[in-house]
Amino acid sequence: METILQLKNISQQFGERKILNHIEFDINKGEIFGLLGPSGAGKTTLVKMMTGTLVPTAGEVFMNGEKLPSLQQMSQYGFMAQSDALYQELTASENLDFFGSLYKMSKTYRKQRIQEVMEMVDLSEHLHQTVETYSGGMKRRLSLAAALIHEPELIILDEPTVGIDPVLRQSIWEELKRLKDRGVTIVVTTHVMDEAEKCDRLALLREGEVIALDTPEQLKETVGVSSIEDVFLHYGGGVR
Ligand SMILES: Nc1ncnc2c1ncn2[C@@H]1O[C@H](COP(=O)(O)OP(=O)(O)OP(=O)(O)O)[C@@H](O)[C@H]1O
Repeated sequence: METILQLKNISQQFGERKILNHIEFDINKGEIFGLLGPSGAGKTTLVKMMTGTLVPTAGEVFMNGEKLPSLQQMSQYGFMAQSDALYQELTASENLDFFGSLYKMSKTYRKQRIQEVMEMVDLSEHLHQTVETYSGGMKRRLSLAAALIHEPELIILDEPTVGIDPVLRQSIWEELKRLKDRGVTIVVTTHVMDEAEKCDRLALLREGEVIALDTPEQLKETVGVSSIEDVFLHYGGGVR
């Protein structure tokens, strides 16, 4: 199996405080990889290192065999942060056009992709509306569209469905599955159990350590329980 991301013995500390300890795993091309853990476990810190925006105190991250941070590799992924980085006073179309220009996409290609990604997230009818008139859920979906504008081979989503109702959450997951079917690799952080179940593989993170990593089915089978929540409890930690 081909790997897209390799985390080699990653540790991170801020001052004296150790946030992540000796994290080591690979992410395969075309999989949906979940990072599940309670608030403060280090999920956001870890995904920042996967994108090269934060350099680990120790260890190395490689994307497509190239050590991060790398400008070349940084144009290959899309990142959706926890809070939406959208310009409120601009329309959805203007926002996406701006993000597209950051990736140096041509005007014609931007125009085409804006139509495509807005369709994907079911916002085509609201293309020319300013973002300030959007609901919270619409903003999240527009952020997802922005992360996808340049057709990245890897997308990293930090709690993409926080504050989103179950129906929309479902539609975002359907979109993620469609992307996966097209060969896109997806890394997603969550603390929602039913989302964790939808991942191909899952790393359980607690206090800066990976306490287990496998497919959801295998994690449950190994421990002999029927839910991921119980797997977490088995390893000595709740999820909230
Ligand atoms: N720049 C920083 N300086 C100092 N401490 C930090 C910094 N960034 C994160 N931390 C600490 O690192 C720990 C892990 O934070 P992180 O945001 O990675 O957790 P998380 O699992 O993503 O949590 P959440 O689900 O709440 O976002 C927290 O205790 C946080 O306070």
